[in-house]
Amino acid sequence: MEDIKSHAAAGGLQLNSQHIPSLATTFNRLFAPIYAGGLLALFYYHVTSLLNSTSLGSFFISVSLFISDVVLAFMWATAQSFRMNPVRRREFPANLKKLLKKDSDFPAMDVFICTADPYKEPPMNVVNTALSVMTYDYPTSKISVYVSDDGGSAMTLFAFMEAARFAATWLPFCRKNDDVDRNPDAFFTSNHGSNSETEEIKMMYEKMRMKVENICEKGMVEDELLNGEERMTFDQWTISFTPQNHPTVIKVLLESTKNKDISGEALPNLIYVSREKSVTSHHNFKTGALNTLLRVSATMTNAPIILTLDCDTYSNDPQTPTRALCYFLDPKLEKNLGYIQFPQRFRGVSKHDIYSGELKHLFVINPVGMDGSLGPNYVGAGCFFVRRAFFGGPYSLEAPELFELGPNHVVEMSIQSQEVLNLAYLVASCDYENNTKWGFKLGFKYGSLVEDYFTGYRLLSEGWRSLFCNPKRAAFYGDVPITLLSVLNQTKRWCIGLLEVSFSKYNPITYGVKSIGLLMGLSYAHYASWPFWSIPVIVYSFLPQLALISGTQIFPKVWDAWFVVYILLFLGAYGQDLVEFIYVGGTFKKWWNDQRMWMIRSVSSFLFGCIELTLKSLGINPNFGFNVTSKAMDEEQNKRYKQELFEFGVFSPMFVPITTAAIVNLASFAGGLIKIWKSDGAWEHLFPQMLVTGFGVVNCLPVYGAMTLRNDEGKLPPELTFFSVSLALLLCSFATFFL
Ligand SMILES: O=c1ccn([C@@H]2O[C@H](COP(=O)(O)OP(=O)(O)O[C@H]3O[C@H](CO)[C@@H](O)[C@H](O)[C@H]3O)[C@@H](O)[C@H]2O)c(=O)[nH]1
Ligand SMILES: [Mn+2]
Repeated sequence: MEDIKSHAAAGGLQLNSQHIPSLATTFNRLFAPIYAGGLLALFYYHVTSLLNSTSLGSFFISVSLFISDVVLAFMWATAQSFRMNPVRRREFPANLKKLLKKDSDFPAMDVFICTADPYKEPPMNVVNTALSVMTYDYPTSKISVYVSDDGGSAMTLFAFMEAARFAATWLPFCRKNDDVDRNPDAFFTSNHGSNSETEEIKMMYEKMRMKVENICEKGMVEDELLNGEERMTFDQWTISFTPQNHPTVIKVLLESTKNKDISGEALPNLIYVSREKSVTSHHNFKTGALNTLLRVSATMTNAPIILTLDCDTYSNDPQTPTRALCYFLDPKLEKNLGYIQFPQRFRGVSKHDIYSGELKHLFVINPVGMDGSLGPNYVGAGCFFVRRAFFGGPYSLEAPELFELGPNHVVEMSIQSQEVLNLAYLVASCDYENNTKWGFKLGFKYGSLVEDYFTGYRLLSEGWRSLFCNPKRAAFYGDVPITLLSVLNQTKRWCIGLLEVSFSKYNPITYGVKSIGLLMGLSYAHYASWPFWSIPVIVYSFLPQLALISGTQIFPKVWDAWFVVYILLFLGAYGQDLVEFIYVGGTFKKWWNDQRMWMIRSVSSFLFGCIELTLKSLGINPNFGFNVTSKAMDEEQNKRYKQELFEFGVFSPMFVPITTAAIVNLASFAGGLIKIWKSDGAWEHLFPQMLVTGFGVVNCLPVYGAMTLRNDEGKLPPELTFFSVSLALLLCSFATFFL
């Protein structure tokens, strides 16, 4: 890559540009100290009310409110790191074409696709993801696609065997057509006009799809579908072969130098890898899978550039790798560019995104802010790395135990040669990593269930920087979870992973600020502290309401200047959030749902995440893991999702805080109204609490609907309503005694 860089320098070609949104930045920089002033005033008020508390009850209330506001203020302060220094970028792929004239000028690229469960992640979707990158506008012989199957599923392998055959037709078709939709499913479902060739290929695709879905329904690959050689491959799936316990399976499905498409052009390399699993050795979930792919790909192609994808995140733009090259090959950028993150974007999101699956702050707004410092965090998919970044800092190479796995090794043998395969099998075995630096100094980093967050963080600490590339046309599309429970479980997993980082020696405040500077340290601290949002949200969902029920005033009176401080702080935070959300293309309704889901995640996922991690550290429940989010489509559930109905349906403890809060808020609001109606001056004292409670009620509207009005499978199970009502009654009676 270095020679191309010097070439670019000589030609003076501009490959990218950056722009600082100065108006917004100036506003944010001025607004921050003003808001901070408001916070200081609030804390002055808190301290005085703490000192003046007269009873145990009022002391308890004051302390709770104080702690909640400390957490909120801390989250606000850390979030300012995203606002001080934003950068937007553009790239010019057309100029790159002037630089890279021949196929051999392009650097090779290894694409990693992870899948883990053929039932939650239908093999056909994984295949479509692979096909979407195999058809990149990039020299085919330079692309190698590695599929990691942690589910060790014969069905997934079968699907890929079919895909390898289909690719021979699909690739030349895409080249000729030059349409940007290269995921067959996306292509055929959108309207592309049709001619006889398109129809023919569509038939081929449908045939393949049906064949694959058929075996998935049966749960096995039938013998008569296979030819002799294929049968030998599937013979490895013996009776004792389970997802948790099985030997390594590596199958080269396409080899670029040997396999040609129907027009005679080379096909990309396509390799299926299911690493060895044993119940007795820990496999580190996705992180372990990625490290296996790092090693296996090193033995076969060892490309200097790596793209990581989840099984559902398909490419939506064939120009994407060239966009990444506009940075990797730019001689003006420093040598320490470690990765380029594209935003995660999603298809099939409901009209107003009821579960806030788009997570605009995480995937779009905040990365722009971090890009002005050392760069965005890694979000697990849609990220181009330089391979070298996995082997120590930019100026200090950390050599792996085998030279062949290092970034400087050049592979000269065929990827199907016995020698290469032997090595590939060796490095994919389950105890290969014992007594090596993998996961600690080499590769993706172990120690957190959010391997993406943690790995990106560690790379920046080692001296790498990253970039955020956010072209207009989405580079990738993934699936959003479409039921409330899967959203909550996903966030719970993230929460556990984030807490693991908070409580490790890599805490972003102590270790981070030192190694990556104040702003970046605060950004990472902001995420690491997500779980603590549960504290203020739970307090504000219950305390003012319960106090209202017992008629206790906990906020300043309406006419009090302190009430104005409260209102301004609330409006300031919410208003700024709304503007940012709209600015990146959000709508008011999506934003409303986003703030609601923030609360729901906080009272449920974050709370349960904290509990689970505590239980684990006490040794009570040591075996939590990576619960894979389902990407399989249940027709009925999807219908309800599209109608924007909250999906409950099952009795899950995760729902209890939400439903209980809904009931308490409603009861309290009604109780408050009665109190105000009955006694003349009461509203002055209770109005602020009525405001909080009313806000709670409006946010809970879908819950009331699910409790009472609905009759579909996704409604709240009556047992759950009963349980929550009892719990709410209990809380209310406690409140009347103690508050
Ligand atoms: O043991 C495992 C578990 C999961 N996966 C794969 O990991 C990916 C992400 O899993 P998913 O269930 O989709 O998790 P999400 O929470 O939706 O994913 C987000 O959060 C993860 C970190 O928790 C990141 O790894 C992902 O890239 C990011 O999109 C999927 O392709 C899985 O197949 C494995 O390969 N092995
Ligand atoms: Mn996912």
